[in-house]
Amino acid sequence: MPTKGLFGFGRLIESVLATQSDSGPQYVVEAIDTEMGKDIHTVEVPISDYRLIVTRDPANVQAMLATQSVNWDVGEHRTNSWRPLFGDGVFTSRGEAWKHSRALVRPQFARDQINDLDLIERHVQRLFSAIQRSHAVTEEGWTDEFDLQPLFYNMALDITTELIYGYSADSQHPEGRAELPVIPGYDTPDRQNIGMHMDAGKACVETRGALWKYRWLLPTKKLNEHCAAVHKYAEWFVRLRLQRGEKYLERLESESGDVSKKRYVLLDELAKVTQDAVELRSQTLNILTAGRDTTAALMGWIFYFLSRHQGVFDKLREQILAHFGSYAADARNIEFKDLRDSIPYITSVINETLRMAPVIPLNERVALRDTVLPRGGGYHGDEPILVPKGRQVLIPTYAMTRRQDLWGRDVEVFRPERWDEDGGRKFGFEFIPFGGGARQCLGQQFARTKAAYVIVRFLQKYDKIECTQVPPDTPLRFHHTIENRSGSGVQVTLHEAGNHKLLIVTPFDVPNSFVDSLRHQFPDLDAEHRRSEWGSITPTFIPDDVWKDVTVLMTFGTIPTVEQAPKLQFVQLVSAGANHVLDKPLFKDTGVKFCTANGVHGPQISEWIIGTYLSFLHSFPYYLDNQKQATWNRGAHHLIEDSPDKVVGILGYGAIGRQTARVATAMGMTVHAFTLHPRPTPESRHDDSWAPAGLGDPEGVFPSKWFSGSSQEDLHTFLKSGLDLLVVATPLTDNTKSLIGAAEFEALASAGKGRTIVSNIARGPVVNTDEIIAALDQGLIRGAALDVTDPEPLPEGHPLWSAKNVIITPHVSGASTRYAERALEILRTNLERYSEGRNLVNKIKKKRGY
Ligand code: HEM
Repeated sequence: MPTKGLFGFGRLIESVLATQSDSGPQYVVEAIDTEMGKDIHTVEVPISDYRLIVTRDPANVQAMLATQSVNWDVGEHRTNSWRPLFGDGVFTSRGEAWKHSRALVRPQFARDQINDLDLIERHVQRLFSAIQRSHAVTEEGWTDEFDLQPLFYNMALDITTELIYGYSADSQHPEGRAELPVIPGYDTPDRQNIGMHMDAGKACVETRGALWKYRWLLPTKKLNEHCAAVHKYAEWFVRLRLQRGEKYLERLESESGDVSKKRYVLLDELAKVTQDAVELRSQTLNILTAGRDTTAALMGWIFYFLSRHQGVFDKLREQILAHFGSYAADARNIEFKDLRDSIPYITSVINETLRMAPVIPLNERVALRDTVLPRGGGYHGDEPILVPKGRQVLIPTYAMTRRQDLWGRDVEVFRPERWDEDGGRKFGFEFIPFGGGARQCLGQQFARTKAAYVIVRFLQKYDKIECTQVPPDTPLRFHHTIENRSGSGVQVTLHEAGNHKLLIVTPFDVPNSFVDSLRHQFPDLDAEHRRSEWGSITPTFIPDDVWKDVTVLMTFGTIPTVEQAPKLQFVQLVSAGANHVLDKPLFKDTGVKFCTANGVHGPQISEWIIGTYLSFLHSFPYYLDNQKQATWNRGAHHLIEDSPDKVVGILGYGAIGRQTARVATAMGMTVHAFTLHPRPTPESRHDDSWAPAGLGDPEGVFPSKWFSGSSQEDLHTFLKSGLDLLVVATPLTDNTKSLIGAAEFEALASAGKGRTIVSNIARGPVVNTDEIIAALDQGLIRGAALDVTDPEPLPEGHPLWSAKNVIITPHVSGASTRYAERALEILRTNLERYSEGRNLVNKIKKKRGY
């Protein structure tokens, strides 16, 4: 094994006392690389009167941590340094004491409840609030520049204290701290400063550790103060727990009914096994320190890399949105198992982060007896070496994940894909961010779950992240104190995603496959369907909690108040008409866009029009009457007509009129159209409202004559143009009430008395009821097909029922088994347009009301 005085005692101290500008623990391996060569993996280094072995050989590491772990333990130096701050616990003890500790705490980490996603979610929300509170957002949606790292430390402190003690330090949310019970004679714990005392205490330990056996040279006053504060904090909760006794837990369990649903508190569980106050204090503090900074640093590093690798960020986000949907405040669909298994790329990003920046960059062991490590000796360094009892071995974890011979030529590149190659990379002791063997990290699963959860929520909420450090690519720097010392932290600016929540409230079923296809097509869309009754307009059956995030609503008439749905941006109505929403404050007083389902009725209503019209031409009512009486009577055959060259006049050339024109043209009829405004040019005849593909008349090519105007005279010119069929297809407004009355029937008759069949599929009041009865009785018109009447429903005994030559159906012409399918297709079209920033189809002009 090569031996080299790579770093004098002074240089080692300097590296350990590292400031931002130097290399900290990296110095150890950089020195081996530059002074001895990249292919030397195990060296012995004399420091003052002490000899240290440094190895980055996985075979040696495996022997120390796993296969020969009985011959090794963590160094006394490490345990002695940390003990004053955290006491004797699983992290700071050796030998039999460690075995006892591990046996005590290990069962806790095997429980599913430790991965409490509700708890993590609560603190993630506070992190988001902290970002929103402290960082202004530009008009383009970017936050100002800030360092994410300290926010992760606060969040990790809050999560870990709550998990361990049942009450969070709430460093992110001091004003909302839950009130603590009073313990007579004991001050409530200092939740405000616990983070500071832990950090400062840790810094003292690090500084003293650097002086190794000479640490007594440093004064202990500051360290003692911080240790006392940290102990006092934990002691308070231990005392509370012990005072409450077993009855407390039993009560909690009986109150929550299901024991498995009781909120998990680590201290509660440990106190079932031991009531030793000092032991409880020490074990909980050990876990607090093992769990807090590590996960905070990991999250910092993850976002450090994501902010520098937009491609990875985008790929990860796409997969997250495809699986979990876009950001919704309640995170209801994220489950532990899903986080672990569903998106392997999340695991790859976490692994790659830990490879590039293992948050615990150095580990160590001491030989308990004379022993042998498998490699490092001989000319090629591949023969065993003898390690005498008491010799310390440094394991530079980060250096093993930087070996080109183990990881490939792009070892310095952050590339998560390497973990998916060749059916998924298997790893051994060259990748031990969580340690390995007997003392392997107990919190690995919890740390990975927490990191994955934070990634999912962050990438749901923010669609872009940019690194704002200048220059961005300073060398990576780690530190013993588990922090990122590269450049200036995790300097970023974030862009919040324009996430949407679609609520579909329909009186018909919506297939799950449709909702899923929307989620797939629009990754930022969170979609939910709720069934309503036909005609239902009260918004109260939907909780305010749901309304508050809704940005897009599809409904018949369930319209929330302005306050209920502050984020609502557009409403897609299921109906072609909008009369029932015109007086709603959300329609009248806000800029929320409303769209109709215009076009959804084209095929079925045009068929109804042509069907009833053909009934007249072919005397179907006459023959049906005969059929009911089993009478073979050809009586009316000489009256039967066909359609070529007949003229259909369409009053209101919208979606229904245009499809009617298409069908009528196919039958050889001539089409006359009437619209309010003139359409003199081909362009002006276009219609951009929705129509099923290949149907309708979007170009306006079917009418041979086009009439227009707003006066009665204009209307009469149209009615006098020789119509065999008049289709009333105009919306009901103040101007169209009784639009067709006695004078209009006279106008129709002027081109031939008894020639015209009037077909009303619009709204009853557009045609004057008394006057159409008279026109029918007097034979001014040939007949009437009415799907709508005034009043509606038409009462029993009403004279319209028995008027001459009338076909009445009860407002059903718009019904079709394909209705829902078409309405949903309109919604999809509008979502597409909305997401592309294009004009919505069928948008209601608010002044006009349709
Ligand atoms: C990214 C996050 C984490 C990393 C990288 C990490 C890393 C490590 C490493 C390397 C060790 C082994 C030390 C040795 O070999 O001497 C360890 C031990 C330990 N870790 Fe973690 N850890 C993380 C998170 C956590 C969390 C969240 C918890 C608990 C809530 C935790 C609890 C422990 C405990 C109790 C031990 C001591 C095990 C023993 O000595 O028997 N760790 N961790």
